[in-house]
Amino acid sequence: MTDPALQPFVKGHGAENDFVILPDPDGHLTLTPAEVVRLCDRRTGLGADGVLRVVRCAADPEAAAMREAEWFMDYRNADGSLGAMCGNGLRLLARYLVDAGLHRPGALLIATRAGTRRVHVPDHTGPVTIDMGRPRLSGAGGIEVTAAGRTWPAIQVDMGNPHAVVFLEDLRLAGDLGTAPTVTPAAAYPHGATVDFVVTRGPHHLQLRVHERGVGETRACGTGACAAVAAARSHQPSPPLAVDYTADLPGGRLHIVVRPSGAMDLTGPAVITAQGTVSLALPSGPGLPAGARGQRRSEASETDPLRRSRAEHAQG
Ligand SMILES: N[C@H](CCC[C@H](N)C(=O)O)C(=O)O
Repeated sequence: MTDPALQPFVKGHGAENDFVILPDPDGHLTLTPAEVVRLCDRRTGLGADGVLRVVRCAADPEAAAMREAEWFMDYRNADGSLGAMCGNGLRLLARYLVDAGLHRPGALLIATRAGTRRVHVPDHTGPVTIDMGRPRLSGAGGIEVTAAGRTWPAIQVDMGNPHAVVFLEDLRLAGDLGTAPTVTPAAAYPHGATVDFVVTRGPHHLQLRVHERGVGETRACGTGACAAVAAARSHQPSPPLAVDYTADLPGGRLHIVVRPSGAMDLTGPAVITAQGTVSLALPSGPGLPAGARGQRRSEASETDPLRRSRAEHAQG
């Protein structure tokens, strides 16, 4: 008897920030936090930094109002929490839509919890570009990040998801990032933060390590690279426009162009590595801690703090 929980999947990465894509065009899949945690587990699941459920906007209550796009990226972090926006993941999702014949190469509009993003997929192998929109800097002072027993001032940047950007002399000073850095005041990030540790290698060349909210240290972070460029430019009285920044991360190189409007174009790899079917059934019994089955998506969406911040986002 075939497993009724068998679900087609596609696996891939953007600069080694890896994701499981779950095609769900008609919105039949109810994905619980526990199922996401299991899928992302690098021993008992497929292993990934996150899950991207891809569904037609018209078939998902969260995206039904985003009529300008056909597809919605329902992004989940490895800890099962909802994610608003993911630069590396969105490039990979666009690559999947083109490769699967669900969209022709060229420009695509894809809906996310942080709004609709325009993605350009030139072909089936080359780099993919996303219009990431404009970074929002809070200008609030007094933000600090503590890691490996050291504390640094940080710059608060919103790329549709929250970032705290720290500039330091040597990326090794951040320690092993096995535990999440502490960001203070906590009130500045009511739903948590991704922390970007940055070293300047040249006027338009940054090197980063990133500890992601809901994941841990990842090999790359697209929104993090953009946040780092925005923070670096905030140090300059009149930063140049239409200039190409290079961001080097452990998993690869990303390019960011700041357009005259201040919006950023993020370009980088999007590589599909596998496809198949995966069982979403969770094992019962002693191996699973009590209550770990998580909430149904509808419950999780009501209680997940990101949903509230998404509503705040929607208000601009
Ligand atoms: N890897 C993503 C960022 C994920 C941030 C996410 N973990 C959050 O909760 O905001 C990227 O490439 O932009």
